[in-house]
Amino acid sequence: MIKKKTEKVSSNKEDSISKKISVFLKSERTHFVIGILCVMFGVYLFIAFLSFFYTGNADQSKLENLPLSELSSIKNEIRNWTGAFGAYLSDLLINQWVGISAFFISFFIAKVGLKLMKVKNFSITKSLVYTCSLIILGSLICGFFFIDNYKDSYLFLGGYHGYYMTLLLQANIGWTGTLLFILTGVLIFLVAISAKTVPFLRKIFLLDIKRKKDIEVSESEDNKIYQTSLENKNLVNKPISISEVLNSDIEDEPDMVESEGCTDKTDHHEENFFEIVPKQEETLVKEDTIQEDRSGEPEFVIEENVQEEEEISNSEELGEYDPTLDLSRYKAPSFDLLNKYEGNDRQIDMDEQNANKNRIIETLENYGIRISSIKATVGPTITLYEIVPEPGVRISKIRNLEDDIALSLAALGIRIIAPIPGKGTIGIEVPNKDPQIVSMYSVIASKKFQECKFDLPVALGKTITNEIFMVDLAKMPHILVAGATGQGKSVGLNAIITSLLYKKHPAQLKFVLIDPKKVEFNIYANIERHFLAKLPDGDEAIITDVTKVVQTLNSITKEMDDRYDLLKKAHTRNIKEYNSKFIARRLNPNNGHRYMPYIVVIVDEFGDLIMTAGKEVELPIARIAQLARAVGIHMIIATQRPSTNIITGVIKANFPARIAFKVSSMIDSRTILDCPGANQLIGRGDLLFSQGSDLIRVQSAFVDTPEVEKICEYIGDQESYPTAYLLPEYVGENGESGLTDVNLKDRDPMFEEAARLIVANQQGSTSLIQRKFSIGYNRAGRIMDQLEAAGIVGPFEGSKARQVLVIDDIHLEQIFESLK
Ligand SMILES: Nc1ncnc2c1ncn2[C@@H]1O[C@H](COP(=O)(O)OP(=O)(O)OP(=O)(O)O)[C@@H](O)[C@H]1O
Repeated sequence: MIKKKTEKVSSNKEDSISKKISVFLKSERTHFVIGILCVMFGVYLFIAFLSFFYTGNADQSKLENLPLSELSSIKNEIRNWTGAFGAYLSDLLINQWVGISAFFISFFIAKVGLKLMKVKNFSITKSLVYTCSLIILGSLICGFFFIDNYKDSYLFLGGYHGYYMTLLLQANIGWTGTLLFILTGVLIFLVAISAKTVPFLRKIFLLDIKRKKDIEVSESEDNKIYQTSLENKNLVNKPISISEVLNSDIEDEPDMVESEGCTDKTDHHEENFFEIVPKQEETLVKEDTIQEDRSGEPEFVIEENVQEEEEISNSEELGEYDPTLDLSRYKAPSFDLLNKYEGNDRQIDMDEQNANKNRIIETLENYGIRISSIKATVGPTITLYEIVPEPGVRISKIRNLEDDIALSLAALGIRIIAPIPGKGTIGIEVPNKDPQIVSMYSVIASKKFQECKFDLPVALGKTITNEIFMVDLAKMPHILVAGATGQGKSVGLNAIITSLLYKKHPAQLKFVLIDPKKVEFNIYANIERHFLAKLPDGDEAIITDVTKVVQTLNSITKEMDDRYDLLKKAHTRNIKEYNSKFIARRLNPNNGHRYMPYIVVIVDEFGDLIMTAGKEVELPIARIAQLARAVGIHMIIATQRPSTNIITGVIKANFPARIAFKVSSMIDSRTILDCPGANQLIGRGDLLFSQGSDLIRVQSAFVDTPEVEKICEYIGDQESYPTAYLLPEYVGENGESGLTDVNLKDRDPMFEEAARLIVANQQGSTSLIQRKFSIGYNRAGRIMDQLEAAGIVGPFEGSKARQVLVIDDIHLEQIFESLK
């Protein structure tokens, strides 16, 4: 017994030690320190190699045949600037191994260091492959061209590797063969590292003289060939297909439930017809059969403008502009980064279904309601019982029995839909005893998601009938998310972001992540240079500071205005038309035109923002929500407090699509959905989606933080843009205060009283005005803006109270006089 205990204690200890070690190894500071070590070692190697050119001759005889362990014995005789160890490494790597290509080793080590320090972002594997290729090729080239120097020089430029490779090749394919071999190697290497090599080589090989001449002539005659970036100048002759068609070779998974024979049409009740509709498993797509669809791009648009037609003919020569070209090797995350979650193929519990059915029928009968049929549709967490009452039964009677049915089934979260829109039945939703997790994997890998052609596909989860539920954010155009704490909001937001990350290329989509809680969106820091947008002077792309939020939102409104100007110049109505014209090279980048990625703004705790910044965030959010749809800017705002002072009329009017997780009261449900229902949900990702009058119950897909981390790491490790997408700088006419539209002639009737209160308390707080005068936050915020415009209080300072600029009543009265 004691032995067992000791074993347990020691295994616990080991566990905690290994956990500590893994935490230590994963810590950012550890990475940074290792990064510094790598950079320093790279620099050390570089200096050692450099010194080898001057001191190698003198040091060589001392190092000859000397084992590493005896290095210290000759330390005083060594002349290399980096001591005996540096001399030893230089001799080993340069002379005995790969010659002067060894310099690439020092560069690579330093580069890895910079990556660990998060100063430089690149893919280590790719860089390793390129470095190795460069070393091998470099050593071979030096060995080949300087083979004669090996006899009388202490420095072997190609190292032994270059020397012996040259001898081997020359013995087999001769001098000319070796030269051609090297040339081939160099060309293959150049093709591999840059997409520009192919057109460049084509030009050199003179395969396309005529076309080149034509282009030069047309360039000089009429400077109308629009090239989208300097880099793309070499893209002549390279029409780029921007859409990859999904492979039709998709395997359907067998319908699990049907094969298990779970359909039960037996009727245990004399008169009622009971049918169970089995869950329909979504077809999953095998990953290797899919090529990601990066297109989302619209087709060719015909314009009447004559000049434009002329431009099209030029564009044909240049090929279409490919926005993804800068990161042409970007690969969307693979499915295996997502967890599959066991137990999702469980069979339907027939006992539970029959028991529920009988209890529903009994309860209804107790109240004198007879039904003619009952059908059950089993979903992942909820079963929908659809009943058809006998003629003459009033629907309102059934509706009022919600609590009684809940009592008889001893279940929470019963919801009655009477009648189900579009069907002549009444629905009773009953939570399953054993709810299943809808894994993000099952949603992302589904055929429906993979084949979907939405511009901004958002997979929310599965409906009650087990169908994948997807929406196009581009059509929504903005979503309001609410739910009490711990009911699945954050997971839901992660599912939305994840589905977009799986479908879009970094060139096509940028996120603005606003996270006043400071903890939710940290996991996305890794993808800053791929998918995030930020202010030009913003240190962090994930915005947590309220002042920065106001600036960012204003900056987005500026981006929106800029985009509208571009749309107008291009005679287009929306981002799709604009981008398609740009891709067809019918818009000149020299006139300011650019490819526009979609921007999705996600605010995690909108309630916090409204409470601290009030109108300053509400106004730009409302403006963006009203106008930004056409220019591809979409918003998702989430809150745990769906009260009317947070979800104001303005916000509600502009966010037609709503997602409600479980909320604590019917009032909250009405605030978010305009009807009850969200208060009856069962939590853990159970949600109601509403757009217009439709209300759909969905089990949100579950994606855990480690899964999101893996996805972000996968994306973050790939080649990236140099910075995050930079939003335009916003400077309000009154500095950052954004008070341009405050009209002091039209002051609030409480203006003077509020000013006196603020000066007496020497505290510029909106909530003080709110409390003392029992007015709403919006009005108090408006008064505060007027006080600022009158010079009574200072500008907004985030969560701190504003500074009061007037010290006494005399000064205050003077201000009132001047305003009259
Ligand atoms: N779709 C889901 N499927 C299964 N479980 C879920 C799902 N969504 C959430 N959960 C469970 O509920 C817990 C809380 O979810 P989440 O963190 O998203 O809540 P929240 O509403 O964001 O809370 P808060 O507002 O406090 O951040 C999760 O840790 C998870 O265990």
